Amino acid sequence: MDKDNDYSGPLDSPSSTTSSSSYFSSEDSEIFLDEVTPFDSISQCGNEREDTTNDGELPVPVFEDHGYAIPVLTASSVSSRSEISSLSNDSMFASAVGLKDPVSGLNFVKRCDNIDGLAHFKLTLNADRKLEEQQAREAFVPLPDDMVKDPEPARNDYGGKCGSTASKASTEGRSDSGYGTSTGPDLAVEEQRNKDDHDHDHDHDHDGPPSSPDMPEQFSNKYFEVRKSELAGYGAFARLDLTYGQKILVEPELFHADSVSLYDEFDMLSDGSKKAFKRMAAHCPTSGFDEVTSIFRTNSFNVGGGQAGIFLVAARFNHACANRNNVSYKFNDDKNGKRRITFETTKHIPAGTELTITYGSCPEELYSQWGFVCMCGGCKPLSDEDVARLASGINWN
Ligand SMILES: C[S@@+](CC[C@H](N)C(=O)[O-])C[C@H]1O[C@@H](n2cnc3c(N)ncnc32)[C@H](O)[C@@H]1O
Repeated sequence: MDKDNDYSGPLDSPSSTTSSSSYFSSEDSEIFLDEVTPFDSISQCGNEREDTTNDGELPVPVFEDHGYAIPVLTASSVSSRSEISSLSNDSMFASAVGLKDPVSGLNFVKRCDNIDGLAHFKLTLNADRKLEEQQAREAFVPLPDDMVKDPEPARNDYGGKCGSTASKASTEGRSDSGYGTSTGPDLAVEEQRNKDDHDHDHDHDHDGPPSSPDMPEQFSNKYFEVRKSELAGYGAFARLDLTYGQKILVEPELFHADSVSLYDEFDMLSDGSKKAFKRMAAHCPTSGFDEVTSIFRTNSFNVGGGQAGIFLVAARFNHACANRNNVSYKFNDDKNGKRRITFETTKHIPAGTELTITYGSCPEELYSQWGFVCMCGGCKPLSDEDVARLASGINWN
């Protein structure tokens, strides 16, 4: 794609998908199966999938990579994934954590060890739609259609090292790690509910639904808060210990646009939304880009089809390179056809840690495409010579 005509922001997207819901209906929230099973009782079943609920019994998950079906003999409920991580034998399975059945959305750890001739299994079944919906509700951010506050702009208050000129868009999408099912709430209903709650409750105690992002740069929900970052400007920080696979943010897009439609879309925003947009970061703007374009380039996510979307809270997440970032994202359409972005943790994350996503593959790309020098600490920083060399070969406009 012609980069000169590409308005996709730095936050490139995986392909847009709407994932299916879990295929079983157990009332158990998450089901932990810690079974000691003789090897010969493992049924071999090729790579076929079992997609029934076995007449009300627990489903038999199929490991696609090995084709095993795990006999489900006993199960005990746990209420959260953090309980799973606190189990004494968790370390035994640590290397296998992260496997997930892509169809059912089951999180599982397959056969992990062989003790006295017995195979040990531990499975986490993401079985409860109510729990998933509750988590999605807690992570949900309503649109700022009723913004009343007008704080002094804090944008461009950057601690980060500035590149030479404005950020540049990219067409290169990041790969989608994918992450199972999303049985999110009816967002129209949730949006109204959250808005109503927000109207009556500004205390941010997070026992209830999340606050409205009337000030995205101060947003917080149960899982994270946006605040000043030593990395650059604002960032998002874990408010509690987060486990792998935790859904932390579900946010509808404010708008999406391309180079042709950007100003029409911007003009259609409410005054409050325009103000929120204009308080966003614009890294190293130059005379070559006006304010709206510069902010759009700095903060938009590539949502495919030559379009880039603005998500006010999601845009506050800074970048970290491969070994450092701890959150992945994907896009879904809700029942009303409105795109939303969902962020999910990819690691266990201690409280207080900055939450980061990936914008690109390496510091050179980050600088060449978007004009900032990565300070994530997980990569080899660009030297002044590197920056000079890269800058000399870049036509930012
Ligand atoms: C989408 S914004 C991220 C949120 C931003 N820090 C804020 O205050 O709203 C992207 C900008 O954040 C800064 N940034 C993000 N990750 C960074 C990193 N690893 N190192 C340096 N600057 C970073 C860059 O200036 C980039 O243009």
